[in-house]
This record gives sequence, structure tokens and C-alpha cells, in this order.
Amino acid sequence: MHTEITAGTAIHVATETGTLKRLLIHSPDRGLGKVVPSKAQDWLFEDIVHLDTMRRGEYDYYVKLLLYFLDPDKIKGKLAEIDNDPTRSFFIPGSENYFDSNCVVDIQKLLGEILENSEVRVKLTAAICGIERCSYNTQEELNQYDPHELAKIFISGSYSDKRMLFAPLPNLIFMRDIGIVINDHILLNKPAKNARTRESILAQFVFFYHPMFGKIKDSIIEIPENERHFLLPDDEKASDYHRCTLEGGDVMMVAPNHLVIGCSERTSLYAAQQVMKLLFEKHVVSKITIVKIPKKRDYMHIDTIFTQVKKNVWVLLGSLARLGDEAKKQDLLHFFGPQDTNKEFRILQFIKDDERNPTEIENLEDLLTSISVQDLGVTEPVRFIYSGDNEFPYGEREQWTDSCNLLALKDGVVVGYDRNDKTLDAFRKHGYQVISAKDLIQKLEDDELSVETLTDTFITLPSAELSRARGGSHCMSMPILRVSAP
Ligand SMILES: NC(=O)NCCC[C@H](N)C(=O)O
Repeated sequence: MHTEITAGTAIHVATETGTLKRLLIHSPDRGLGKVVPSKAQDWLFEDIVHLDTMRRGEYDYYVKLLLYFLDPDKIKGKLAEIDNDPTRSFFIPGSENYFDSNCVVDIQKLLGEILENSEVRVKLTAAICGIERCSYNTQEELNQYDPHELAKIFISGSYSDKRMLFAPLPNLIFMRDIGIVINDHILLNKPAKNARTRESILAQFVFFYHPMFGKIKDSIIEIPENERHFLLPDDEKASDYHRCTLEGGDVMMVAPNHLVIGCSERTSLYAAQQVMKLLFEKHVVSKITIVKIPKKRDYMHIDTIFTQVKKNVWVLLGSLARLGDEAKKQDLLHFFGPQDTNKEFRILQFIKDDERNPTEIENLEDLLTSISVQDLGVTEPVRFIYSGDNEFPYGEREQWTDSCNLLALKDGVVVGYDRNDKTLDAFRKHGYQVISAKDLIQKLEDDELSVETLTDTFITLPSAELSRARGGSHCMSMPILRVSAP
């Protein structure tokens, strides 16, 4: 396994909290600095962002942290030099000082590498120019570009001289959504929103052509479109039962045998059903749970309402969980049937070869308990930490800024945003130490702490700008290799 990790070709994810060894990310690029207020919502941002703060003051900490955990040789001993470089060259793919890790991998680097092959360059340029309606001359011109500069253009939508060619891809920082590793397979997405279409084409080419994924080329799963859908008038398509869309934030590999799929604003029931069929046929997993959540911008994907912290610990939004139901039952007004968002909430579990007899699971806590106990073999009590400590109105407020969207670097050690004070208090009450990424990185650099001995820790990332983009550290990662603790 070790040689494979160094060579960078092992692909395997079977849990949400096994020690993270390799992942795909994308650092905020120049395209994010081009979002204007009138387009922010079309491009799925709540606001425009300050790019320099987002990079230097926030995202760069995420990268440094990931390097300390996954590839420390690339960073240890160099912190002062990195922090004192006003050009941030350490973080810029293609620059002389770029960290260039096989473990913390920016998709832009992989894209540049596949574009070095002229056949791939011609095909991908034609595909991008096709969806972006570029002229033939533009297509010819792009084919002549340096491959790594072309990768930047495809992602940012603009030339290095600042001219815009097409829209940016501000959401590519949310790498989770472009695909998901399920054991040793990769499931590619089918984005629900036009703003994310180009991302999925770039990802498709990277997964099919980059040698990092060469060994599993036959294990890349694409969901076929539904032929019934083609014949519907446009105005019926959006609400259509046969719509086929799926985004990675709705797919969670919780245990080697068990995949959870969210049906949400972004992932349709039809797509979930297709994935189930394909994965059961290929014997990739034996259990699939579908969690249907209200189609609301606030919830977007299931990883915005719950993520796993440790084999026996989960963070979740109380109002969509059992706690929310109990609170409602105590409110006599509920007999008069006010709007109940939970009525759209449903959990069904399907077992391979008995798909026609799914089991209904009453609430999120029961599902998460069964994953911890039955699938992961936990013997200690299963614990739930609620967004905003489930105190009104902080549960909802902090969920909006990604309190439930945490990335586990290893079992019990998670990264999340610093702004969710009540959720952080809840973590402290459950015995977690809370430490800022900045302090932790310095302590790792000074050998005052070590990654190996860290347990039950919440690492906070600065998040004023990042949270405007509507995703957290779970969304910003696409794990490719995790090694589970015995
Ligand atoms: N998995 C996630 O929840 N990803 C967050 C995606 C945020 C992005 N602005 C979007 O709306 O698609």
C-alpha cells in the first residue's frame, strides 16, 4: 500500500472517518474574483466574495492543514517561508515553489497534465467550446495554448490578460460534488444546476484520462440519462419525476457495505434508483439507504445536514432529526397541521437482492446509530452533536453556515468553520478540544503537537468569505484514499 500511495494510484474509500490519505481539492481561482452581484445567485453564491481574503486568510489554512496531515514533508520546516511570500507561490499550481503533492491534489494540476496530450486537448477543447458556444476560431486558438494555461482558462473562464471567454466555475472549490469514490469505484455526478455543467465535463476527462485513475478506468460509473425526459416540454422538466441529476454532496460512503444517497434539491429519485441498480449489479455495496430531504436551498445536499465525526459520533441538524419531531409533538398546534417540512423527510433502506422490500427508518438518529453499530461494529454509545447545540434559533443559523458539514481527517479529528459558536460549544461539552487551524499548524511546525497523537479535536477554519459560497470543508474535499482504523 505504501508504495502505491507514493506513486499516487491507490483509490479506495470505504468510510467517512478512516484516516485520509489522498484527496482532490481546488483552490479558489481567479474566476471567483469575477462574480458580480447580479450573477452571484445564478452561479450559486449568496454574495460576492473578497478573493484575496478567501485565499490568503481562509483557504490556504485548509491546504496547509491537509498537507500536515497527508503529506507533511511538503510543508514541515517551511512555514515561515510560505507565510512570508506575498505571491503565495506555494499554493499556485505550475509555479516554481508549488507544493505539488501526490496526496493533496488540485484538479487543475491533473487537468493541465491530461491537456499535454494533444488528442485529449483537441477533444476536451471541442467539448468545452461546444457547451460554451465558442466560435471555431476560438477553438483553434485554444488548441494552441500551453496545456497548464489552458487548464486555468477552462476553469476560470478567462485568459491571463483578464479577458473573459465564458463564465467562471466558482463552485469548483466544492470538489465533493463532482464525483464520489465508492470502495474502488468512482461515481460521476450529473449536476442539477447549469452553473456546474462545465465542471462535470472537466472531471469526466480527468477521471478517464489521468494515469492517477488509470487502474480503475473500468470502474468509473456514469448514470445514463432517462430517455422519457428528452420528450418533455422544458417547463415540465424541472419538476419531473424522471429527471436524472446527482451531486456528490448527496452521496456518503458510510461503511464498506453501505452507501447513503440523499434525494434533495440536487439529486433526483430517478438518479438514486439508477445508482442503486448499477451498484448492486456490480456488487460494489450490499446496502443503500435513501434519505429524502426537503428540496430547499438551505439543505441542498445531505452533507449540509449531517456528517460523521467519529465512528460513534455524528453532527446533525436537530430540526430535521428526531429532536425536531419530538419538539413538534409537544406543540399542540401541530394537530392543526401547520406547514411541516419534515413530511418531505423520509428514510428507506434497500438491501441487495431484496430491493422490493425496503425498510422504513423513522429518523436520522436511528439511521446513524445503525450505521455506527451494525455496519461499523461500534460498541460504545453512539453520540449526536447538534447544530447550534439545538438551541433556537442557532441550529438553523449555524447549519446555514455549514456547522454540519465537517471533514474528518481521521476518526475523531474534524475540520469545520470557526463562526459556528454554539456548535463549537456543543463539541466542547462532548469533550472535544477546539483549536484554530492557525494555532494547530504552528504547534505542528514547532513539534508541540503531532498529527498521530491528536484525538477528539475540532479544527476551526476562518470562514467569513468561504461561507458565502454556501459550502463547508466536507464539500471542499473529494477523498480518494482513506485507510480505516482496525
Ligand atoms: N456538498 C455541498 O453541499 N456542496 C456545496 C455546494 C455549494 C455551491 N455554491 C452550490 O450551490 O452548488
